[in-house]
Amino acid sequence: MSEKVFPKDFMWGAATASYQIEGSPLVDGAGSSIWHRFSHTPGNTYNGDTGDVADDHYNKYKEDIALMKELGLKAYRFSISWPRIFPYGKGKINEKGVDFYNRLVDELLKANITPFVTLYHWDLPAALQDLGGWTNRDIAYWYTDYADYMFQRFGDRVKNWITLNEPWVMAFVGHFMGEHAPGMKDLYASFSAVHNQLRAHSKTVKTFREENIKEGKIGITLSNTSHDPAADSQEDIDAARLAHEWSNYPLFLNPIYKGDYPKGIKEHVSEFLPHNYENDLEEIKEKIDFVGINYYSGDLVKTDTKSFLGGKTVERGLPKTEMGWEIYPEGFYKILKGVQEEYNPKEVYVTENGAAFDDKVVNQEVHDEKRIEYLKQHLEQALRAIQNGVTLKGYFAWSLLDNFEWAWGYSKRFGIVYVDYKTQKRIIKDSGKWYSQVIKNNSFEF
Ligand SMILES: N=[N+]=NCCCCNC(=O)[C@@H]1[C@H]2[C@H](O)[C@@H](O)[C@H](O)[C@@H](CO)[C@@H]12
Repeated sequence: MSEKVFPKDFMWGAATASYQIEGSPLVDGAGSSIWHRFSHTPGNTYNGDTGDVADDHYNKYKEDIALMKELGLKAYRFSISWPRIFPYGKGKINEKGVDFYNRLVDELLKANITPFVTLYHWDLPAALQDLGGWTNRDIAYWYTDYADYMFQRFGDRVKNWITLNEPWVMAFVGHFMGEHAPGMKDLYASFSAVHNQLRAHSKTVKTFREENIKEGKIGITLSNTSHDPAADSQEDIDAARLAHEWSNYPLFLNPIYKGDYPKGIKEHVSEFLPHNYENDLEEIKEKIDFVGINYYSGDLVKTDTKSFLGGKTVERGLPKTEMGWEIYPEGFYKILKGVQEEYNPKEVYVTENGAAFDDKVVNQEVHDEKRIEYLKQHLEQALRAIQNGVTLKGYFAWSLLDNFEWAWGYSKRFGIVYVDYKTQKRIIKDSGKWYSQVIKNNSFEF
């Protein structure tokens, strides 16, 4: 393989999520979600932005799939909104919600674009939150029933399934930091959410196997930040390692592949794990077909006895994106190489990688050179990882479209396609044109 060309059949895609792009959150019988409630609660999002309209993808999905085809995408990662299917999370089924995703999947297949479906990308049915949400052990059954119904309705056409998107962010940004839905600040709730997401994930994998979906594959998508020690001291090295075990793939892959939480978690924060959590570990240890890795940035960790887990991040003067996140491509390689070395997954997909920059429209064009540079630097590291034994099979740029960036609302743009929220007009950015050439050449050098 030439040093700049990706393997044949490498799966080039782009990713989105239901609440971030669809709009119409309560249309056609859909139930409310915790993000509908959270964004409608004053003070929770920038400018009071909500997902009420977003990119109006619920109505413009055909136009957006035509854009994907124009870009030459081989695959498209999107999420299904649980409350569109089960308005109350369980029980009554909303056929109009199922119908939307039927039309979406059929249109993708018509365009010869492979669907990768995320079953849960944070928009929990609000009715289930009223029953405790991810802190209620029964959610493992509610979620598995929802997932199983999706396998039955879409398994004939959808072969690639992701159970959960970034369970760490759901658990800690949503239940400890309070910056995401459901807006809690309770560390015990956070670890309960970790544990119940793992239980839900593994029960669903077992059910997926029983459904025997022809050529079906199932995995999980995990958030990652590359944590480097601030100094070559044992205390900084230990603090960076603990941050890695807590906030990156080990927190979930250790239970899934090795049947227990990471050593550092058990040593330092086991008090926050649910009572008798050990009783569930055998069931959680369930083989998956691929690991989804999301990567955006890195940080420097310095020992600090006053901080949670004994470490705090410190500056190192790297350039940053509009999110204030370091641009650190080397960290992408470290995360990819690390997951292969620590768990040796059969397959790895980069399910999200991308950057927010201050995009401006000039004469109906968006010259986002910084995003092209970011993507190129990270693709170089992805290819380096493949050349060093990582079983990387595909890459999904985050995101196809500018969209609702959670608590940041519409103030941060990650898309390779620009969205004018006043007119809902789409403009392919220079990065989208560049990415289209990457796909055509199967290389970032052309
Ligand atoms: N380890 N660690 N973790 C903390 C780092 C979390 C960084 N934010 C993400 O990963 C979210 C992910 C999300 O899927 C998508 O829905 C968001 O739009 C993007 C952009 O924000 C990214």
